[in-house]
Amino acid sequence: MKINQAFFRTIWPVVEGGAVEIIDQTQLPHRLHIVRIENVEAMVHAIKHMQVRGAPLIGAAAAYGMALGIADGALDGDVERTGEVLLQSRPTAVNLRWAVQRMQRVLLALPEEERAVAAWREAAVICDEDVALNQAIGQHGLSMLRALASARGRGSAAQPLQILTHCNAGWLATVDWGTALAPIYAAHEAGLAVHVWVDETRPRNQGAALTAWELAQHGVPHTIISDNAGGHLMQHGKVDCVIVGADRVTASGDVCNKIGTYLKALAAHDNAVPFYAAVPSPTIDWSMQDGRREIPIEERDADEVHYMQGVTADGAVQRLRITPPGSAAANPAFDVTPARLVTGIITERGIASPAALHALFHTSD
Ligand SMILES: CSC[C@H]1O[C@H](OP(=O)(O)O)[C@H](O)[C@@H]1O
Repeated sequence: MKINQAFFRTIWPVVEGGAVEIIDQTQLPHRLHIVRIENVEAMVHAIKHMQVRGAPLIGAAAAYGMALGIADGALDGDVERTGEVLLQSRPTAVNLRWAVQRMQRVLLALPEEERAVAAWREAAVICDEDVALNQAIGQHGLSMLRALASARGRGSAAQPLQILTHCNAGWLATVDWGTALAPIYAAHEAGLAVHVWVDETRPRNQGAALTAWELAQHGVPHTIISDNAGGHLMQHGKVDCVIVGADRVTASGDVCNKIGTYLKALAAHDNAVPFYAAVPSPTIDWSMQDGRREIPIEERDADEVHYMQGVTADGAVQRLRITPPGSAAANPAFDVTPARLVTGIITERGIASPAALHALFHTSD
């Protein structure tokens, strides 16, 4: 997508080879900082510390991590060990395991001398596929938004369609285009007027810091709200639908996403507001049925609750403590919305109810 009118992806191989560059998302929205990643350890650090984050982008980053690892060794054991090291970075987004296992399948089927070229090629294919999947999600989501706007008499500049989103599932969470924001970008470009309520998304503030920044760069009208405001807005008819991303969706349609998503789904259900998850197929874990019981929920550092990052009046980015020194903090990073609260799952193949998700991907030809 565009940053100051220049096209960017979130991750790209350097021209001379042997390294990748990323947008360091811990510095946004105050600073656009590009970081060069030259080895697996640096890629693990980038994923673990959320310099790159978002399920599809974590998958793409892991794929390039596997390519970087070949420089350290191309034997079967090396390929297996590199995958294990990358899998330790974050536990919840299934895209990480999906990408590592796909890269290992490709590489272990080749002679060692062919593995370096194949690894960089397959990582690039994974990135290009991600962009295409997200563009398709955007188009299917746009069809839904058009129908919703027509049913509610909205979609004009005077009466834009009101969409609430949680966390950041925009182009920054993917290689490009995003998932939950893809239909919003598609609507904006198609002239369907939308307004986005952007949950700040404590404690890392992906909404306030990343989603708002993306939407502003693209000229999409939006309003940042506290995480606790969404239910009130839904009660007062100010939200036409909710669209979120996902880090893992089970075969039954349970949706694991950023902490707080479940509470928005409860409020949406209570107010008859349609609740959608935008999900490319690498985010679907067909091996799992019960998300609440089976999906590993990442517990992140309590300091993410204790501290906030911001910019001072003179432009210095600073980290400030907002809690009393003696207080403990808990920081589960995700929660699971049960399928019964999900109206539809927007995929690259179309929109399915949770109950119809399996058939969308497994109908016999
Ligand atoms: C398009 S997946 C985005 C998904 O990932 C985010 O988590 P994190 O920022 O911790 O990587 C969040 O759950 C988003 O919905």
